[in-house]
Amino acid sequence: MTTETTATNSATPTTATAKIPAPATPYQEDIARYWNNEARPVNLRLGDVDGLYHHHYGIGSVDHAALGDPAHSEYEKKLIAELHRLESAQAEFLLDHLGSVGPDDTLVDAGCGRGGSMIMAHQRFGAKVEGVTLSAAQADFGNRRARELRVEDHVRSRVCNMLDTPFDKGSIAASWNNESTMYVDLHDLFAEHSRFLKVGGRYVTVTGCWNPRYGQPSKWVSQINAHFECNIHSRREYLRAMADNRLVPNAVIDLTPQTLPYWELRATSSLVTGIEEAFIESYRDGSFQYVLIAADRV
Ligand SMILES: C[S@@+](CC[C@H](N)C(=O)[O-])C[C@H]1O[C@@H](n2cnc3c(N)ncnc32)[C@H](O)[C@@H]1O
Ligand SMILES: CC(C)=CCC/C(C)=C/COP(=O)(O)OP(=O)(O)O
Ligand SMILES: [Mg+2]
Repeated sequence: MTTETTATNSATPTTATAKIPAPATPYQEDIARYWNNEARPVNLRLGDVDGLYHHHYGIGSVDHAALGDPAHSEYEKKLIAELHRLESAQAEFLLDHLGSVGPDDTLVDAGCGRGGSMIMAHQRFGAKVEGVTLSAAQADFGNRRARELRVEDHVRSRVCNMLDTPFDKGSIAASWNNESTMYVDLHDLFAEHSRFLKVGGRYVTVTGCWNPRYGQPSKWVSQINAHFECNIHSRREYLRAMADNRLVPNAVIDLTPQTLPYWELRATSSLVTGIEEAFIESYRDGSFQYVLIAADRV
């Protein structure tokens, strides 16, 4: 496989020979390794449905009529399509909160995974979309999909630490983290978004956070952290770190009731990974919440 991963800190990386930057910390090296080796069927088989590969979860009601009879030979295929539809609905909901974006704008996907959300954003707004991930395998995958769709001039992934990006100060119209904030310190993260966003620009995250109302992270939250080698933050921490970095929330939406049907359906599928119980139980006992936070850069 040839690689056109734009793996450099330059603002205009284009060559296959570009060097992949060294991870900033041993932890980031672990996370890069994790995602370089990831190939779970629950992600690849869903992405194969229409070529949009996601590493986030779904929202919305399950269409039981579309699923049909569980005894039918086509049921598993329909179930996979349904899980994928709910994951794409989640990305659409995130994009709904980016504000007014036009074709001349540049967007940043921080922690872009295999790039499904980036392609959706370009298709919706016509904008240029820059993605950063720690994983060279993911960046290669995303750039290959962009080439296949002939949008490589507008959709580009690179290996880069989201806490230290090459984007110029005030150059970005809108940016987001889709289930990628639990790998970084939130103050460092929001300082970086705040630096490259234009004043009046928009930041959006969809994330899982522990609920301060519960007290401390529950055993389920600890299990999710161990499963993904991540560090889930509390809802309170998000709002405090945004306030400290000129990001003023204009929407905080609790998506927990909307994501539970996805998990309940996924738990019945052949693609289970073993983490379904932790998500379902923590959402049900109130210790964990799935939220969207949109904020204005002021
Ligand atoms: C759960 S995946 C989410 C992928 C994508 N946002 C999506 O919705 O499909 C987490 C992503 O965060 C990225 N990530 C974690 N820490 C990062 C960092 N410090 N800099 C850049 N990317 C990071 C990983 O490489 C991975 O692509
Ligand atoms: C909401 C929280 C806490 C998310 C943690 C980050 C994460 C691993 C998201 C999903 O990735 P994935 O799509 O690769 O996971 P899976 O294989 O479980 O579908
Ligand atoms: Mg997944």
